[in-house]
Amino acid sequence: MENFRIGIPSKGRLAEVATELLGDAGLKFRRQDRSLFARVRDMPIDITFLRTDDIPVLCAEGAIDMGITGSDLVQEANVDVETRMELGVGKCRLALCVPEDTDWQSVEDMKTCRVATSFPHVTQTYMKANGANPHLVNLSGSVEVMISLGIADAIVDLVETGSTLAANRLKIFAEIGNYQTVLIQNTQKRQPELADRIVRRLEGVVIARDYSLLEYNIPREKLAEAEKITPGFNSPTINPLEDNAWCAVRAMVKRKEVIDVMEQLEQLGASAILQTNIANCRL
Ligand SMILES: Nc1ncnc2c1ncn2[C@@H]1O[C@H](COP(=O)(O)OP(=O)(O)OP(=O)(O)O)[C@@H](O)[C@H]1O
Ligand SMILES: O=P(O)(O)OC[C@H]1O[C@H](OP(=O)(O)OP(=O)(O)O)[C@H](O)[C@@H]1O
Ligand SMILES: [Mg+2]
Repeated sequence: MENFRIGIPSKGRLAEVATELLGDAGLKFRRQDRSLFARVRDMPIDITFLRTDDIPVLCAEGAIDMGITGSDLVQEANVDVETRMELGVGKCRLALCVPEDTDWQSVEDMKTCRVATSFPHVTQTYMKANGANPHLVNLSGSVEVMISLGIADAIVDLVETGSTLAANRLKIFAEIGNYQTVLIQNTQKRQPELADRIVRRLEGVVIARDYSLLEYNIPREKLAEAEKITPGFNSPTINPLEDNAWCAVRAMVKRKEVIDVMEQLEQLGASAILQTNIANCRL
């Protein structure tokens, strides 16, 4: 049987992201120089290094069984693939942006304007749905400078921190969507058991990255209240302590909420509150 094929970005910001995710999930491989293939150690899987924006169409056509790319690129490619999971990284928005001092009040006002973008399909669909039919200028990058170059009145591009917009004296006029890095699969679903195994492995890593393990001691009379603060992923683990009036609690907490939760527990009377990061998990 032919090896299962996973396509990942060969360069750019998602290249390292994808390699690290797969590595943490136990899919280890070494890319030699600029080679386009690598074999995964001890598994019947080949990694193919591709352009990030080609991955959706190559997955739809069956050149690869699975791929890691941006969900913005999946939507733009407008092809039939299954999104198996969100990978929790590469989060960004796609936005219609205009000069800071614009006179426009609504998207409808932009009927006859020129919009520069590397997302023509998504832009066209969005503008049409909002009653505008602008002239599109299709580019593959550096879209933000096109207004000052005089070839566009507005742009549609990715925004993360907003610093590129600010540097070009632009502002968000309307948000089109929220995106992140995703794992996609060809709809034929070759070797479904292996595919599901890869998904489970990646889930273990993605959930582990999102959560911390919090352990603390709490007076029994406060346990019910503490459990409300840390309900855990399914439910917290409670253990007795030598002092019967106290018990020990272990629960998973969203990493970004940990500091806040620790403060709430301390106020409630908890002690020995410890945060541990999780490397991997199966829940
Ligand atoms: N500023 C950003 N913050 C977070 N994610 C982003 C950002 N820009 C792009 N992405 C995500 O990364 C994907 C790949 O981006 P892009 O095609 O621009 O490649 P790149 O890594 O920037 O390399 P290149 O130098 O070729 O532009 C995008 O489709 C999007 O999903
Ligand atoms: O809101 P920000 O944090 O400024 O991020 C947004 C910028 O990031 C991406 O560009 P990238 O860095 O990939 O450069 P590129 O134009 O070469 O793709 C995107 O195309 C925006 O220009
Ligand atoms: Mg880029």
